[in-house]
Amino acid sequence: MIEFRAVTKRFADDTVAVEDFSFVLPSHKTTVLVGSSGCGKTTLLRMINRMIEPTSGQVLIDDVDVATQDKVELRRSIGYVLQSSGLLPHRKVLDNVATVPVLKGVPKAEARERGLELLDKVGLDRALAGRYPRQLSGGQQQRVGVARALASDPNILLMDEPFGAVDPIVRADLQVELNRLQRELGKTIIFVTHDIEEAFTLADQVIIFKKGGVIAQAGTPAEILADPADDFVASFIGADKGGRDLFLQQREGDRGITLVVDGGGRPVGVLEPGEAPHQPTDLR
Ligand SMILES: Nc1ncnc2c1ncn2[C@@H]1O[C@H](COP(=O)(O)OP(=O)(O)OP(=O)(O)O)[C@@H](O)[C@H]1O
Repeated sequence: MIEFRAVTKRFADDTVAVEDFSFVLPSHKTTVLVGSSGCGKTTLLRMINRMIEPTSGQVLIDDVDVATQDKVELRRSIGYVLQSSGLLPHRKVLDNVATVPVLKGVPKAEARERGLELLDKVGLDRALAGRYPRQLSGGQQQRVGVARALASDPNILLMDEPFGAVDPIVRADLQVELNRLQRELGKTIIFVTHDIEEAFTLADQVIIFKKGGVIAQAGTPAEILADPADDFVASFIGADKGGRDLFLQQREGDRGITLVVDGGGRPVGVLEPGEAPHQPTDLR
């Protein structure tokens, strides 16, 4: 569990990126932070692994304040995936994946063997292990980035717009793959994106931000889709443009469970008992 306690970040030029932010991010779930540019998502993410220090407040991982932990150890214990993949250009794919375990003292042969297994896990052919990053496509580079972040078997994975620079088809593939991996691994994933569709595809929990790290709404995709908190959220998720045609459907034989379905009848989520909003059917 990651807890932000009254966290504020004011940069040297007096920009307040995050103000008095408190929230708990559950373990073994994917929480997606979404919002327009400059609302403080990256700042929040980087305060978890101390790449940015809060001006005031605390960030706790399993009740331990990260400020009390050794920075280097903390960073090596948390996976981090960036939009630019962040791979070392002069190192081959397998060496990139094995870097952190080797730094942590794992024998090289063992780290490389585990690296090959990780390539399998993220859907990359082992034949690519000996290539340099520039010899891979953008989507393949991002897969290597994910493999590298998983190499030290971290409990927490921070992902900052990891699929932002690849084309929509590859992006959709990577999203499917990440969901599959997460079902298998159950990491605590914090994922930053501008893209609300991506957020709904990946998240157990979505936090939609306004500027200054202010939460516009937090909830499961189904809760947000079914009951946008205000006009800002409705506009952000496209509900105001009639872009989303969502309906509630009572599931037979399952008293209290309500499905949220789109205009084509495809389920997009489930509302737990007691969560159903007041509007009975048309949720536009
Ligand atoms: N080092 C810095 N010095 C001054 N201001 C900064 C610094 N880093 C970020 N900011 C400002 O803090 C605010 C939040 O930035 P942040 O990068 O967290 O937003 P974001 O939501 O991740 O944006 P984006 O989606 O564009 O990456 C912005 O106004 C940004 O300009």
